[in-house]
Amino acid sequence: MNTPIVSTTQLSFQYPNSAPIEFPDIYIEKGQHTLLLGDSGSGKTTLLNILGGLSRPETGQVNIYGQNLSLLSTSKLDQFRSQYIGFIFQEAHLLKNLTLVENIKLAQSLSGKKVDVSTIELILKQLQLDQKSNAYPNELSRGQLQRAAIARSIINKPALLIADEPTAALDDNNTHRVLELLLSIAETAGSTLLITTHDKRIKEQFSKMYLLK
Ligand SMILES: Nc1ncnc2c1ncn2[C@@H]1O[C@H](COP(=O)(O)OP(=O)(O)OP(=O)(O)O)[C@@H](O)[C@H]1O
Repeated sequence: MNTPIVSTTQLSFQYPNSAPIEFPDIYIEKGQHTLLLGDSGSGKTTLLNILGGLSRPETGQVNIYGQNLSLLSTSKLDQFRSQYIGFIFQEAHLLKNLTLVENIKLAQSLSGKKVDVSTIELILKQLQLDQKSNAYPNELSRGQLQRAAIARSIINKPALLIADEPTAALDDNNTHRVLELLLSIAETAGSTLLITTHDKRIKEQFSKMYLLK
């Protein structure tokens, strides 16, 4: 049997002075692009943060690509994350004093990999950003910034690619385009995509779905 990309058991999380949030067990195999669907406040972002090792659960266990995250020290967890997990945040979070290509080179070198300019060029071309590689973040449009965030998240070919509400505030046409782009770029990199949404329009393209209540 292949090692699952994500496998969790009995996860829960508790914010101070709040009732605990309990999550369904998640099991995702390679290539099973997955949707986390739930209303506002149901815990989607909280769960993504736990799966990505950005916060530790109150109870339960997370395994990413066979690694139990709770067994890793904070510094080992940082290293593991940069090698195996890509995040696409709603804000691009690029360093403003570096050009687009420099930002992506940095993401590559932080994961311990050698900078590989030909891979960077290929990904920028696939995302129609090749004309903008020497532009600074404040010289990019919002759509270009969103694609830049995608380029940076995928550069290390992460086993798991996580996106929190990537289609929030997009109309039907753009929702469709961004999803197609994410799915095709995940396929090319061999990454398994996990996205959250409260947008019930986008169920079709995903092979797996979890509903948070
Ligand atoms: N830092 C925090 N302190 C206390 N409670 C929090 C904190 N962050 C989130 N919560 C609460 O935890 C619950 C889950 O929040 P979360 O952001 O995970 O939901 P979500 O499903 O991602 O929502 P949305 O779709 O609106 O982004 C909510 O009730 C929220 O109010």
